[in-house]
Amino acid sequence: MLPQRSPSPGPSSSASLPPGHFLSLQPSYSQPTVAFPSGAPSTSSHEANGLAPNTASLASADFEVDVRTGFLPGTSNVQRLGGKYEVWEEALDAARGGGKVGEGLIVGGKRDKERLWRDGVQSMPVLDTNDLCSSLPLLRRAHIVLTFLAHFYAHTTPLPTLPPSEREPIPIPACISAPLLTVSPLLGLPPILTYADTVLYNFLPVNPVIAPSYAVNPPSTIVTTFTNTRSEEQFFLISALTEIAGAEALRIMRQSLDELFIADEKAIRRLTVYLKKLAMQIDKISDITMTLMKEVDPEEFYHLIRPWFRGGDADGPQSAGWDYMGLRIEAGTSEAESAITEGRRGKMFSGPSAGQSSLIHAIDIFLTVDHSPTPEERAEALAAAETEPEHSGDSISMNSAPVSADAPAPAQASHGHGNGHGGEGAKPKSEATFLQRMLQYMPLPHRTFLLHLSTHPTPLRPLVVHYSATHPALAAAYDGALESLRRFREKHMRVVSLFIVQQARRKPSARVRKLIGLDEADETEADEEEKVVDIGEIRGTGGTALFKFLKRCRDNTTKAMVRPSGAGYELE
Ligand code: HEM
Repeated sequence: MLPQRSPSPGPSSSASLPPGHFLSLQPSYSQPTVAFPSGAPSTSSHEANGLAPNTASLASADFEVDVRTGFLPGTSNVQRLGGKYEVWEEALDAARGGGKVGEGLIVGGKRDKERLWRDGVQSMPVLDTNDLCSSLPLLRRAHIVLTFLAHFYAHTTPLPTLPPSEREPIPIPACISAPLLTVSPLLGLPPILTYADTVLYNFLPVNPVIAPSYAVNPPSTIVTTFTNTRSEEQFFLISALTEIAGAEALRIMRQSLDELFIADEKAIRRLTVYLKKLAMQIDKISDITMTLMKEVDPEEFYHLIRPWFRGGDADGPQSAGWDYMGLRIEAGTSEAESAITEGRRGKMFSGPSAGQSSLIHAIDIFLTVDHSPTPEERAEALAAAETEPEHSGDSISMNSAPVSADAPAPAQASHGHGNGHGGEGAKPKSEATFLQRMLQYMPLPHRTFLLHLSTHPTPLRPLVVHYSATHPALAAAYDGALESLRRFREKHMRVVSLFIVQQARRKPSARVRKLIGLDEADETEADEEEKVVDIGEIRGTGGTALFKFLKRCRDNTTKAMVRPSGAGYELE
C-alpha cells in the first residue's frame, strides 16, 4: 500500500526542486550488474558528460525511463543469444517454422510436428544463467526467448476433454522454467510473456546502431513473433511507436511538475501551455493506435495471433494453470502470483496486454485519473474471488476528489486481459482492479517509477482545482488533456470492437482456417452462420467483462475533469 497522497499544496513560493525530484535528472546509462541489473545508481549526469556529480539516488535511468525513448530501452535490444544459449534460439526458430507464415507450430498440438517439437524441447539441457546476468539486454532477450518457448509449449500441449477445473496444470519443462524463474526476478517480471517482451524489448529502430528517437530513428522492426505474420509484427510495432511518442508526453509531464513546485503566475501560464501540448501528444498516441485498423488484419489477430497470448489464467478462476517444473512449491514465483495459487502447482499468470504499458498509467497518474475500486466494486471483487483475497502487491490508489482524501484500501487482484483468447463464459471478475494488477506485469523499475509519480508531493489536480475560478484557462487546458485521454480510450474501444467483438461473431475465412489448422472437414453447419455473441459476455482471459472495464476506464477519465463534458461512444 502506498503512502497517502498529500493534501492540496495550494500556491507555493518555493522555486527549488527537492533533492531526488523524479525525472529532473538525465539518464545515467550506467551498466547493469548482477546485484543491480537495472544499472547501478547513477553518479553522473548526462548533460555534464559524466563529469558532474549526481547526488540523487532516483535518477530517471534508475527507473529505466529514458528522455528520448520513454519506457522503451534507450540502448539497442539484443536480437539473438549466442554461446550455449543458442539452443534456446534454435528451439524458437523451429517453433516459428524458420520465420515463414504457415510453417510454424499450430495451437492445439494435434499434429506430429508439434509433438516432435515438444519432445525436442524436453531433451534440452537445463542451462544456468550465469553468462546472462551481467547484461540487462541479454537478460531481456532471455526472458523473451524463454517466455515465447513457454507459450509455444503450453499451447501445443493437447488438452484433455475435461472442464478446466478437472485438468492437470500444463507442465512447462525444467529446461524452460528453471532459467525463466532465475531471469524473471532479475528484471522484476513474472515468468510469463508480458508487454515488455512483445513490445519494449522486441523492437529495433531504423538504425540499430544509434539510440531510437521519435523523429529520427523510430522503431521499425520486430524481432520475434509467434506467427511470422505482418499483422503480428505491426501489432507489436504500433505499440512500440505509441511508446516512443510517449517519451515527449513524459518530458511535458516533467516540465509541468517543475512548474507545480514554483506555482507562481508565470509558472501557471507555462503549466497551461504544457497541458495543451500534452493534449496534442495524447492525440498523437491515439492517431498511432488507430493505424492498427489498417495495418493489422482483424481475423488474423483474433483467430491466429491472440490464442498464443493466453496465460495460465485463461480459463478464468477455474483454470488449471501452468506447472513450472523444478519450482519448489513453497517458493514464491513473482509479485504477480495470486494468493490463490501460492503453494499450488498450477500458476495462474495472465498473458500480455497493452494494459501493462506504463505510459498510459503514467498519464493517468499525472492527470489524477482515479481507477481505484469504489467500496461497492471492492465488495464485488471480494465476493467474486470466492476464496481468500488475492495478493495485491504494490498498488497505486488515487482519489480525484478536489482535495485528495483517504485512498482506498489495496485492491484485490483481478483476472482478465485483452490480448488473451477471451475466456468467454467465465465468471466476471473484478475489472475495477485490473489496472492495479497489471502493475505487477511491468518491469520493476517502471513499476517503481509509477509508484514514485503517484506519491509526488505536488500533484497537479489539487492545484488546478484551487485556481479554477481565478485561472479558467488552466482548468480548460487540464480538462483538454483529459478530453484527449478520453478520446484515446474511445478510439481504443473501437479497436477492441473490430478486433475482438466483430471477430468473435464471425467464422474465420478459408485462408485463416487453414493457417490455424482447420480444414474444410472441420466446418459444421453452425459455423456457416454468424454467431450471436452478447458483448456483455465477452471477457478478458480470466473473466473480466471487457466492455464494462473499458467503459469504466473511459468514465473515470471524464470524472477527473474540473468541468466534465458529455458521455461518448457506446459499443453496439
Ligand atoms: C488490436 C489491438 C488491440 C486490442 C484488440 C486491444 C484490446 C484490449 C482489451 C480487450 C483491453 C481490456 C483489458 C484487457 O483485458 O487486457 C485492453 C486494455 C488496454 N489497452 Fe488495448 N488493445 C489493442 C491495442 C492497444 C494499443 C496499441 C494500445 C496503446 C497504448 C492499447 C492500450 C490499452 C490500455 C492502456 C489498456 C488498459 C485500459 C485503459 O487504460 O483504458 N491497446 N486492450
